[in-house]
Amino acid sequence: MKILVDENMPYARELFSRTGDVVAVPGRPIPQAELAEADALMVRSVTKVNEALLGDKSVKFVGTATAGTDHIDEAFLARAGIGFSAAPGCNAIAVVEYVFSSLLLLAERDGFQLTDRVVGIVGVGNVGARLQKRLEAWGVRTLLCDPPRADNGEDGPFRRLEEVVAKADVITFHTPLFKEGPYKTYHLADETLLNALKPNAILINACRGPVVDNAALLRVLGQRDDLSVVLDVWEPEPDLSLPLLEQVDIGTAHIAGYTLEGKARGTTQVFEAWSRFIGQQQQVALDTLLPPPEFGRITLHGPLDQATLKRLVHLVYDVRRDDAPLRKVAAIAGEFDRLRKQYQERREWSSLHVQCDDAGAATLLQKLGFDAVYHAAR
Ligand SMILES: NC(=O)C1=CN([C@@H]2O[C@H](COP(=O)(O)OP(=O)(O)OC[C@H]3O[C@@H](n4cnc5c(N)ncnc54)[C@H](O)[C@@H]3O)[C@@H](O)[C@H]2O)C=CC1
Ligand SMILES: O=C(O)C(=O)[C@H](O)COP(=O)(O)O
Repeated sequence: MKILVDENMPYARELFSRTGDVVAVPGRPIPQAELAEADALMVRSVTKVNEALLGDKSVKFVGTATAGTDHIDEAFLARAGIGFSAAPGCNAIAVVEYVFSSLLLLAERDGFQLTDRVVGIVGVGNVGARLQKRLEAWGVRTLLCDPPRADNGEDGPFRRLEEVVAKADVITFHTPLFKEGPYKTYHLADETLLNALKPNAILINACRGPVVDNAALLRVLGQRDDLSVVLDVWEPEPDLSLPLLEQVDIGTAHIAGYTLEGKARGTTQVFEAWSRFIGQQQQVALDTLLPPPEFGRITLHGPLDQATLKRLVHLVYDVRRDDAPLRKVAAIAGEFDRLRKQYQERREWSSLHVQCDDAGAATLLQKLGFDAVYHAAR
């Protein structure tokens, strides 16, 4: 069995070679010659999987080690009888931690407490729901917008987008990219929405570039210097708008989901789906793959305030480490993808063991996702 895997998929060779011969290939573009005899194809978001790619090929299964699936023509795969699996939720924690790092940075720069701000979350799925939970644990009020879940009768409470825009100090997008249909998200943040943002609002897009109309955003930023903007995703990628990058407060190369844990979960989820597909079901425990984290443990004295939380968060991941390199190389062809391919290891907050002598701090840090314990001071 020949299994093609994207070269940017940690642990893929190790896992998939249990079931066949593995060939690692670049994802943008996939070398046509390698596809010829392939039985399975494991991709990331940069590979468009459709009839043009696979129509005349022998591939019987496609896996994408990603949460988003807008790069996959699922209708074609179903028509062609090709098995398919994505990796829902694999990197949701990473995106939440990216958003927190960005908010803590802006809060320090502009001198505000997150607890004095209302955060609107648009798209309350794997990312949005985890973000809500952690923000509320920290005492931040959230407003939720998720029309598909609202129409399904699920508990929110869910609000209309217009209400969220009118009331939220921060609006953060975590929807799939739907180009059409009843829940279309293409240019959900259009010029009208952007102009309606509250004074001094913060806009965050860490889902898909075209959910925010980037040309409109650039125009609006030309007229509104009160807004702060965090963009991890761009319209288009990899050839993002350089003038827009100059205007945004934080700009990164579509890496919000790039913790080692998030990527490894993506690989294990599609591997498990593939193993089921071929009738050789296998399960993989993540901790058998991951190396020990860079920072083992730390002691925290006293209660937890925002400045201390920021220091802890940024011990594990500080979004500035991804903003600066993008600004340096964005104008050079190929560098957006190179930054992503040669991504420096990043871990989740759970990799940091925090020993607290304040019980409240320990409980709060646990709720926020750190590996925290309480030990009374002697
Ligand atoms: N920047 C990055 O590295 C990453 C980006 N993503 C992107 O973020 C998206 C969200 O990720 P997850 O939360 O894991 O996906 P998910 O599928 O678990 O959640 C998406 C939520 O959006 C809601 N939704 C759909 N249409 C909507 C609309 N018109 N308005 C408001 N809400 C709507 C859905 O009902 C669902 O609850 C993914 O589809 C992917 O495109 C995901 C992971 C990493
Ligand atoms: O999971 C998703 O959806 C994402 O956006 C991924 O984090 C993007 O990473 P690549 O698949 O482009 O490496």
